[in-house]
Amino acid sequence: MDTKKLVADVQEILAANGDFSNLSDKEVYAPSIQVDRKNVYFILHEDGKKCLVACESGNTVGDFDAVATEDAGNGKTLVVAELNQKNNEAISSRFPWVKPISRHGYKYTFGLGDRLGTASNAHLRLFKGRGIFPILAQQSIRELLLTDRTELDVVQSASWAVFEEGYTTGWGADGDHVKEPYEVEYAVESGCTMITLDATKKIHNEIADLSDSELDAKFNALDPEFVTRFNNDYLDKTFKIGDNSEVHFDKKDVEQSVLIYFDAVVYATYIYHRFVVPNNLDFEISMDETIVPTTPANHYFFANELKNNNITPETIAPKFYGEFQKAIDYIGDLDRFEREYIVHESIAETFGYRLSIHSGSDKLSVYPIIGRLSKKNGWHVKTAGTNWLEALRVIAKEDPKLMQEIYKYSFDNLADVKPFYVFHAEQSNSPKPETINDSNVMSLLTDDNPRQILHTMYGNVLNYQESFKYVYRDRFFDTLNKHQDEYDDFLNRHISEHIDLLQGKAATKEEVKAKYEPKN
Ligand SMILES: O=C(O)[C@@H](O)[C@H](O)[C@H](O)C(=O)CO
Repeated sequence: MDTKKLVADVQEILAANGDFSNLSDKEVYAPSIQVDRKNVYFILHEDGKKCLVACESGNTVGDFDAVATEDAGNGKTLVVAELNQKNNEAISSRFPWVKPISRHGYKYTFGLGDRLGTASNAHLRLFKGRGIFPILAQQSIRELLLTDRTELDVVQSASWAVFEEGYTTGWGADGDHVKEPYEVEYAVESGCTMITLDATKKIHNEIADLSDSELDAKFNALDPEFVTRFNNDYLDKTFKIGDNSEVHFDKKDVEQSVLIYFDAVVYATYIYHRFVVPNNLDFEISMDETIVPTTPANHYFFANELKNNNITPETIAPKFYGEFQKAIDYIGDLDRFEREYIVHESIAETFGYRLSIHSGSDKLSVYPIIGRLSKKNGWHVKTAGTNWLEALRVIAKEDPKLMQEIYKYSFDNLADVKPFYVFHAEQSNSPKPETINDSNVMSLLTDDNPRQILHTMYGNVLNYQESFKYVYRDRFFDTLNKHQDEYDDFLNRHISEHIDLLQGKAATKEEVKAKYEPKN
């Protein structure tokens, strides 16, 4: 590391008066440059590695955990520092926008779960100026378990990308699909500003299978105060919501809503007072992974009971009609989806929050509908696995043999991931590995069933070892890192398909596919 050259870089930056377009040292990553009076900070790309360079007065530079230092004259010291947590604390104390913030007040927000920690730079370059607030750090506890990463890893890699790209307009960090208090606390302590409380364990789907008489008996076995209050508040009542929607509660609606969802209301209220308020968290409540769809009556009941407890979440993720399976487009009747979405959107607007769309990767058919119907109130869309699949697209293109090995392993061990995700792909309805070769390997990224297999087997692939050595991980990252620019391009193309439809810049899935699909 030539620290004297870096001192010269600093002098050139100070002399450039903000025009960093033609610096002599091309290893200085220009979008990262920050000049604060006579202090200079930037990310250096050297030999495939990144480090932070800071040059400021000697009596403050000690905040940084330096691997090299150099006297820069005039009482200033230059330090070279690793992109670690201590240096993230130091740089974010100088530039607060390096830390995540809440989505509150933002109309359009987008979750960009990055399972690898290498996608955020591309995401930020795409989102600059798009009017969409990026939730860069978004990993569920499930994803952390499967990728052997920590929540801090996720928040830190996103935060450093924010500094590196000079993204000063705000970003979020979502502790996604947290279920237990200890998971919420872990997310908060790792720096998350948002939590997605997964209420699945408190949503009693089995109630939906009860006969009318069993349902009635179970409901009337509740404390009389509850039976009276719920019947008085909801039974045979019709609630007008928005300009052209209404929700009616017949007896079954009341009894199912109470017995399926009220436990989740109580739990969400507990989490709200124990964690959300004290930490000023941005609060999402998800029910998208329950078995039964959230009817408009269920949704209205849930929102109204939260309101009775003076709780307004930032977003709620109902389980919509149809299927939002991993890695593939929406499955269901679009006309019915639209009819029900109108009511869900009216409920969200009435109670002051936005709808959140989980498993948002590749759901291109519903984005024109969501973009149009949620244009006034806004939306939150969550993607994650699609970023992993774009990484595999790089592998398929640059190392087809490795891609074929990864697919075979994923295909052969698919049963391992079935407990974690719901999806249609099976060995019986997917291409046999022996039919995949260099000439058709890209079809693994375009055909639905292999996409689902590859989308969900990410953790198993990344962590599979033989004789104490990773079988795929090192070759995977070596190839991906060598082709980061290609990965960035594939990511931007794919996420552009989503946001162009959501923002009404395109009308159909076919239009964006024709415009963006990578031309191999
Ligand atoms: O795979 C996961 O656990 C997450 O990506 C989770 O599904 C997330 O909430 C999501 O919906 C992103 O598409």
